[in-house]
Parts: sequence; C-alpha cells; structure tokens
Amino acid sequence: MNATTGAQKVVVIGGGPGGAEAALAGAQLGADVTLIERVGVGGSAVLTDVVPSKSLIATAESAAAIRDANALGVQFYVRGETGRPHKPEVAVNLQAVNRRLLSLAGQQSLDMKAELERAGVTIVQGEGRLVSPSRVVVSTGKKGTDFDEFEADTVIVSVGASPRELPSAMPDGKRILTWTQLYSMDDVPEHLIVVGSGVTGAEFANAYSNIGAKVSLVSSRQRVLPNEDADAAEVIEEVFKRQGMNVLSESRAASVEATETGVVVTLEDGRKVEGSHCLMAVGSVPNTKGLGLEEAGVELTESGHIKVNRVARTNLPSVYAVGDCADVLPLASVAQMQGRTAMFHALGDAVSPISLRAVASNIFTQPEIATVGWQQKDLEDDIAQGDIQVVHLSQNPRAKMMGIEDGFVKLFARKGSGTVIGGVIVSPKASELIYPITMAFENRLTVDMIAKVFPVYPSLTGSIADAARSLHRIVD
Ligand SMILES: Cc1cc2nc3c(=O)[nH]c(=O)nc-3n(C[C@H](O)[C@H](O)[C@H](O)COP(=O)(O)OP(=O)(O)OC[C@H]3O[C@@H](n4cnc5c(N)ncnc54)[C@H](O)[C@@H]3O)c2cc1C
Ligand SMILES: NC(=O)c1ccc[n+]([C@@H]2O[C@H](COP(=O)([O-])OP(=O)(O)OC[C@H]3O[C@@H](n4cnc5c(N)ncnc54)[C@H](O)[C@@H]3O)[C@@H](O)[C@H]2O)c1
Repeated sequence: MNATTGAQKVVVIGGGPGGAEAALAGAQLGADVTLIERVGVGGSAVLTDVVPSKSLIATAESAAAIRDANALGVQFYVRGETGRPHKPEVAVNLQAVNRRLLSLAGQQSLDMKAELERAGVTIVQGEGRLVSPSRVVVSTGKKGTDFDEFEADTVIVSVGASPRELPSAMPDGKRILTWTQLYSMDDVPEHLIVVGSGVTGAEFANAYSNIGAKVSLVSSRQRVLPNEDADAAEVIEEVFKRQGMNVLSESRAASVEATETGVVVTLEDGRKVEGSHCLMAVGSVPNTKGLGLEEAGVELTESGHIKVNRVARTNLPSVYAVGDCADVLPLASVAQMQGRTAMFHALGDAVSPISLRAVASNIFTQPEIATVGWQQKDLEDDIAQGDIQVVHLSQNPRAKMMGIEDGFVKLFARKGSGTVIGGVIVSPKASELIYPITMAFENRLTVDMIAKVFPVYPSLTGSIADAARSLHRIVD
C-alpha cells in the first residue's frame, strides 16, 4: 500500500502487450503501478515479433499484388532502345523495407511508453527479479551493478518468451537466424531455408517467397501448420508449392552449419539442403529462468511456463502471470486480455474468467487463415456436436472478379439449435472477415439469424451468409 495515497502497489515485470495492458488497467483503477522493462515498452511483440513480421508481410503482399496483376489485365513494361516493350523486374529493396519496419516498431514502442506515462505508470528500465512474493529487485545498471527494490501488494509477471535454440543449429545472427535477427539482412536472401512449419515458419516462408527469395521449408510433420484446420493447411501448402517453394514434408533438421558462402541443413535421414541463409522457427521458450519464481514458491510446468488459473493468478495469491510466460495461449491478444483480467482481479474489480474458445486468431500467409470457436477436429473427436458447411471462394462472385482462386468459408453450427459454434476462413484479409463469425459465436447467434443479415452484393462476406443459409434446418 502506498503510505501517502493509500493506493495498492502493483509491480509489473515485462512491458509487452500483457504487461503494458495490465499497467494501464491498474492506473485506470487508481493503483500505484511500476512497470519494469529491460529492453523497450511494447516488448517482443512490438520490437521483434508481431509488428516487424506483419510489416514485412504488408510489403510481401504488395510485391505479390504486382506479380498477380497480370491476371487482371494490368501489364507493366518499359520501352527498350529499339522501342520494343520489355517486362521490368520487380525488385524489393530489403534495406528500405527493414528500415521502415524497424522504425514503425520503434515508434510504436515510444507511443506506448508515452501512453503509460500519461496514465501515471512509473516505468523503470532494468531487469526485474522476484525476491519474495511481494518484493521485486531490479538491476538497473549494466551487468547487474545497481539495484532498486520495490515492495508490492501484487506482482504481475509478464516476461514473454524467446526463440528456442537447438544446440546443433545455433544462430550466428548472419547466416543462421532466429526471427528476431532477420531484419539485419541487407539483401533478399538468395535461398532461405526455413526450419519449422508452425505459424512462424509458414508466415516467414511465404513472405520471403513473395519478395523474391527461393525458399525451402523443412516441415517435421506430414503437412505444414499441423495444428490448424486440415483443409486450410492443405490450401496453404498447395499455394506454397505452386509458387515454387520447396516443401520438405516429414523432415526434421538434425543440424545446421554455416559455411563460407551459405548454410547446410542436414536432415535426420541424412539428406542435406544447401541455401544462403537459414531461419530457425522451432518454437519458443518462456523467459522464466533466473527470475526467482521457484524460490518464491511459484509453480511452473515442466516446460518452464508459469501455471495460472483463468484469471491469470498463480498458486501464490499476490503473484499473477500473463502472456507467453504463462501456460495459456501465446498470442498478443490473449496476453492483453490476461493483463487486464489479472489487474482487475487483483484490485477487486469484477472480472469474467478468460475463455480461450472465443479467441479469434489469424495466420498471416497469403491467403490468410482465420479461426474462431470449435473446430472440425473437435467435432470429429466428438468433443463438440455440430454440422459443417463449406463454401469455396471459387463460387463467390466478388472473389472471381478479384481473381481469388484459393480459399473457403467453413461454418460450424450446433446440431438442433443451429447456434454458430465456430468457423474457419481462408482468404485474403481473412483476419478482417472472421469478425462476424466471432460476434455470432460470442453472442450465441444462430445460422438463421446470420442468414437474415444483408451482405453487400458482391462481397466476400456473402460466402458467410451462403454458408449460414445452407445450414438452415427444418424444425420438426
Ligand atoms: C514472429 C512472430 C509473430 C507473431 N505474430 C503475432 C500476431 O500476428 N498476432 C498475435 O496475436 N500474436 C503474434 N505473435 C505472438 C506474440 O508475439 C506474443 O503472444 C506476445 O508477444 C506475448 O506478449 P507478452 O506480453 O507475453 O510478451 P513479450 O511481447 O515477449 O514481452 C515481454 C517483455 O518482457 C521483458 N522482460 C523479460 N524478462 C524481463 C525481466 N526479468 N525484467 C524486465 N523485463 C523483462 C522483455 O524484454 C519483453 O519486452 C507472434 C509471435 C512471433 C514469434
Ligand atoms: N499470426 C500469429 O498470430 C502468430 C504468428 C507467429 C506465432 N504465433 C504464436 O506463436 C505460437 C508458436 O508458433 P511457432 O511457429 O513459433 O512455434 P510452434 O512450436 O508452433 O512450431 C514450431 C514447429 O517446428 C517444428 N520443429 C521443431 N524442431 C524441428 C526440427 N529440428 N526440424 C524441423 N521442424 C522442427 C515443430 O514440430 C513445430 O511444428 C503459435 O501457436 C501462435 O500462438 C502467432
């Protein structure tokens, strides 16, 4: 408790989406909030992960739009000396691209910092560590020479995660890279080998392919994006292959070595893949080591994630954990929701426990994959009961006009009631199109209610209405 104001004292360790949102919520409720951040406000989400990757993807979309414009009758040519037209090359200036995205990231970090300061949050630059469930030490000097100590009624740990490193494929920051190191490349890599075909691997493989790199994708599973809707992943894999990507299925990388001129990836079956650069996208590890958590009595999982309940509280009443360091779902949107929920709960405000089923998520490949609610696998495994309707975008008039060939809308409706229980959209800008399905899911709307809503004609959302209409059932 702050002795002068009587406000509750809250210390937040880590200023990514989880920590920043928690700090803002605390300030809004009148708490005395101190935010400790060792690198920059916005965290990895803003500085190395979400903002740079999605900015790179915006560039990749522009490059792909130029490539695909020909199909809609747009032609680019320059006249040579003889007056005859020549097709110009589309070139991406990677230095300019990287400058732009790093500057966007830096600016967003500064904007967030200013917003927190305006709200009254005290920001301390340094590395925080728990010394008890209500005491945090911060090393503010280089190599831990200077220390500050903070008493807290509540501590919120939001320290995020870092790229997983394999001992036989250690990143050198030049040829063998993690996703945080990609933005130092001066030129579009001649041949990028991406190890790992989860969301991170798939997004970067697609983006670099679209900006002109030759790409090989080392995928340990039968298909890329193993945790996604199988039909959606199949569309993406087909698009990848059609664009010339070398997808190596059921292939695990055993080691990666840098040579004088490039990299050699040795697969577990002995095959070797040579390229100019290698991106390691083999998952993340939580930044929970050396934080004093176990010593303070906070329970961790075997993977080092902090165990939390649905309001983000750990086994210790005064300690909460939010975002990628907790054992929930590593998404920026979830980190923010947890941050807010944790702070409200700690300060005694009303909260609803977080339901992951309602989280809309998106994979920013081209086309994108957006999902919400129960999925086909849940229906097949009989965890949920529902009917499935798929409408392919090749049947959608607007998609035809726009030259969109790949993608679909898939809707799940509960048997009997017809309530929307989930959906998948594979389409350009699926991240924007999923919102009506998310609204329907959250508010328990039925397919008949959706079918009654007028979509614009012609529009991609028309396929959502079509899927809902097809799910209409006659009531006996
Ligand atoms: C390539 C990539 C793309 C992604 N794209 C998306 C996307 O499009 N949409 C989406 O929702 N999610 C996306 N994610 C996931 C998203 O980045 C994470 O879920 C999000 O960053 C989690 O936020 P956080 O607050 O938990 O942690 P972080 O953003 O990792 O922030 C944690 C902060 O804590 C600081 N910190 C750590 N230890 C200490 C300490 N001891 N003392 C002080 N500070 C400390 C770190 O410096 C860091 O700034 C992506 C992830 C990756 C890898
Ligand atoms: N658009 C987004 O919202 C977005 C983008 C990126 C990441 N994320 C979040 O981050 C989470 C993690 O995604 P991720 O892709 O970073 O990690 P992941 O753990 O989901 O995928 C890593 C993949 O690498 C494979 N792998 C591991 N070792 C390998 C080896 N030696 N050779 C070949 N493959 C190997 C694994 O089998 C796995 O499929 C996502 O679930 C998501 O929550 C979100």
